[in-house]
Amino acid sequence: MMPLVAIVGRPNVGKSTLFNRLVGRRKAIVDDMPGVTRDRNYETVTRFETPFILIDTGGFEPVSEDRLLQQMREQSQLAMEEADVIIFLMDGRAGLTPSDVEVVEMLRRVKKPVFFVVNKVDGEKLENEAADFYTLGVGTLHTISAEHNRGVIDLMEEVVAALPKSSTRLDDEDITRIAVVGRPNVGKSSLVNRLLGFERVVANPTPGTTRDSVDTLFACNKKRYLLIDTAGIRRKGKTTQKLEKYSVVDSLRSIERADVVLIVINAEEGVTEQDERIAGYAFEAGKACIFVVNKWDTLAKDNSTLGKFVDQIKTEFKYLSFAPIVFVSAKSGQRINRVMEEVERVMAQYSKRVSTSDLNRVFSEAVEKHHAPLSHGRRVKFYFATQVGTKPPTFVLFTNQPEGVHFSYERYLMNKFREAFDFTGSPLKIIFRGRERRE
Ligand SMILES: Nc1nc2c(ncn2[C@@H]2O[C@H](COP(=O)(O)OP(=O)(O)OP(=O)(O)O)[C@@H](O)[C@H]2O)c(=O)[nH]1
Ligand SMILES: Nc1nc2c(ncn2[C@@H]2O[C@H](COP(=O)(O)OP(=O)(O)OP(=O)(O)O)[C@@H](O)[C@H]2O)c(=O)[nH]1
Repeated sequence: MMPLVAIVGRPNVGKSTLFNRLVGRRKAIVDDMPGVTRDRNYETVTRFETPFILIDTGGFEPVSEDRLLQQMREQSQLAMEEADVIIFLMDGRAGLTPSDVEVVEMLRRVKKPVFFVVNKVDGEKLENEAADFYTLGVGTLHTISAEHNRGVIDLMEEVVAALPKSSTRLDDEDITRIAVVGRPNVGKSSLVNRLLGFERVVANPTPGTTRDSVDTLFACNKKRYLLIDTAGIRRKGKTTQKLEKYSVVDSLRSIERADVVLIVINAEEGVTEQDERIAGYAFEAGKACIFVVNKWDTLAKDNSTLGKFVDQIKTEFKYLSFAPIVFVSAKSGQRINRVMEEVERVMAQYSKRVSTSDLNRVFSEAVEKHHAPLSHGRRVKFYFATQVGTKPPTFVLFTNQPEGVHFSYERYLMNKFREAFDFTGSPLKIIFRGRERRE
């Protein structure tokens, strides 16, 4: 996998500007307003000798100086764990700030290459103004202007030289990839904003802007998550037929890359045909699914409202009967934290391994209790079970008649595994395989 470079720094120091310069695109969300880049964006940079993945860790609201510091600590922590090389960006115009000093202290202890960079040094005569920053005592200090492309290439040559030859970071088993899918207007972008923990001023992309697929990395409860194609979700003004059509294709693409799929349903509309198609696809692809019924605030509720909804979902999506259902309001924030709780729970199951001995104990008990129906007049015998994979947990069951196991029996075994090993919210996969008879 490609190595990872993270840009860290206070709001408004120019992280997005540098990010965009390196990625080679223009983005609407660079703004003078601090905190305006609220994404941690991932993008691949291929124009230097070694390709790498760049993360813009920007994006928090500086509520207060204390809160800012805390957020910067978290952001830097994430970058330190995640990245192979860190670019710590400071603002040459604003001068050295206390939070810079504190973060530098943190970064000093990191056993990874860290580049300390003063941005907004737009010309020679400003070099002197960066003098303050030398008091940090960090050794080499780079001065650049991201906006005017000054010193950026020199910096990047050193950054690229510091990259490890190969890295496995993004393969990390412990990043959970989440796709948020659903019909237009169900509240996907509102939900995404809630999950990321803030309201967002959505920039209107200028007409003709190419669509960027941007994933957003975030941390929740000490775990790391990647929200897939957040730019696509948040893209606004896609009201024309053509673009709506895109959104289904976009959803399918996001599902391909996901571990967990949040299927967002509008409480006002109930389940629609498009929801069924998308859910069917996610199920076929073996993804973990969670139903998120949004706009729960709009319903006049009585005792049976929730039950009816659950029934409808269970009926329409029989094959996904194990998938959790969460009722939320992205608008008010009601029960939004339940979404991430379910993601965490389901993901633990989705990536779980059970021991071969436990598996075989449960397997033989299940077979004892209910024998498999005859196939072509012959008994179906089972020998042995083994888990061959995760995401989804996949089991190979050895039998004398791999083609002869009835669908209902497969479901029976699956339910036994579900109960015994707490796979209550995860899809499972069973493969029947013939075994050479040893005589
Ligand atoms: N003069 C000057 N201005 C710059 C330079 N780089 C960025 N800026 C300006 O600084 C402001 C903030 O830039 P951003 O790239 O949005 O900053 P950021 O660090 O991503 O900010 P957050 O989104 O708040 O985290 C914008 O108005 C940029 O135009 C530079 O090299 N020189
Ligand atoms: N009452 C209520 N309105 C909501 C809720 N969530 C979203 N909305 C509103 O529903 C509309 C659509 O929300 P978006 O988040 O833009 O929906 P989306 O699924 O991203 O829409 P597309 O971009 O068209 O795919 C907006 O007017 C939101 O304010 C909710 O929980 N309750």
